[in-house]
Amino acid sequence: MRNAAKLEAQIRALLDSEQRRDDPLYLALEQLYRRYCDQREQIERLSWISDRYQAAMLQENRVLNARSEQQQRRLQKIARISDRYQEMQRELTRDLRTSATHDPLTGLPNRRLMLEQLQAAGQRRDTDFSLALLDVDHFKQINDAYGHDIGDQVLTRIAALLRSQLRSHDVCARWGGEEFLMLWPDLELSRAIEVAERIRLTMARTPFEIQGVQRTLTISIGVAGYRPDVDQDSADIIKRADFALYAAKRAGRNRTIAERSADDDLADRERTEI
Ligand SMILES: Nc1nc2c(ncn2[C@@H]2O[C@H](COP(=O)(O)OP(=O)(O)OP(=O)(O)O)[C@@H](O)[C@H]2O)c(=O)[nH]1
Repeated sequence: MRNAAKLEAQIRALLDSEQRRDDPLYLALEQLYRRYCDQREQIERLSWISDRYQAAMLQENRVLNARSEQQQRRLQKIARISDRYQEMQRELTRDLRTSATHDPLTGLPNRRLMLEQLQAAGQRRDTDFSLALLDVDHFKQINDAYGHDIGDQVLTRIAALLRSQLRSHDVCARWGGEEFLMLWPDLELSRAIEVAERIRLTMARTPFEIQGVQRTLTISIGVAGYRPDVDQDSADIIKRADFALYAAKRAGRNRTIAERSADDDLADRERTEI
């Protein structure tokens, strides 16, 4: 580059020199030099244009990259929002299902869920299962003595105690006011009576502190076992547990009474007929 500049300076000096004007090669050299200057100018212009073009391309690339990054950030944000939305939907569905199937006071399954479970148990006709209907004795006295709110708290504690007596696959539902229904899968009637008795005794021996006073409560229980031969639907076995509970109340409360079997009824009738 330095050589080219030196050569150019020499040529200019030659062309500027007055003595060389008459030289036969002067004109040719001058034309050659002018042509060289034009070409150099063209090359400079071309490289300027190329530089500008490259700079513009670079800038455009930067803008495109920035836009693409922004777009990616937006998409990630939308994906996060959509994930959160879906999670909320799932939670909402779970909450809706829970509130439709559980009792808000005690958190126990409600009547509807119990009926679903009973239907499922009935459909598996090969299994032995039993039911127990439990009713708190003289619960009205608690409400009358301490008010409805304390009554609610006592019901919640009773529910917790009942739940603590269950195996993981048993179900205890709040059946109505102070009435609970237990479903014991794979438990035939004789074993169910033993379990019901254990629960009844646990309740009778567990004091509840109500406004600083230790009080025990008792429950009456009616137990019934599934009879695949006669039970058309869940209403049949519930009805038998209900009759048994009624009998337990009539017999003085704080006791477990099992349903009467068809054989018992027959024996009774025969006794009456004699
Ligand atoms: N605090 C409260 N009380 C309730 C609830 N549901 C029902 N009860 C009360 O439970 C009581 C049931 O009274 P009764 O049907 O006369 O029966 P009981 O006093 O338990 O007597 P027996 O069942 O015959 O032993 C009533 O006072 C109802 O108000 C509830 O969700 N909260």
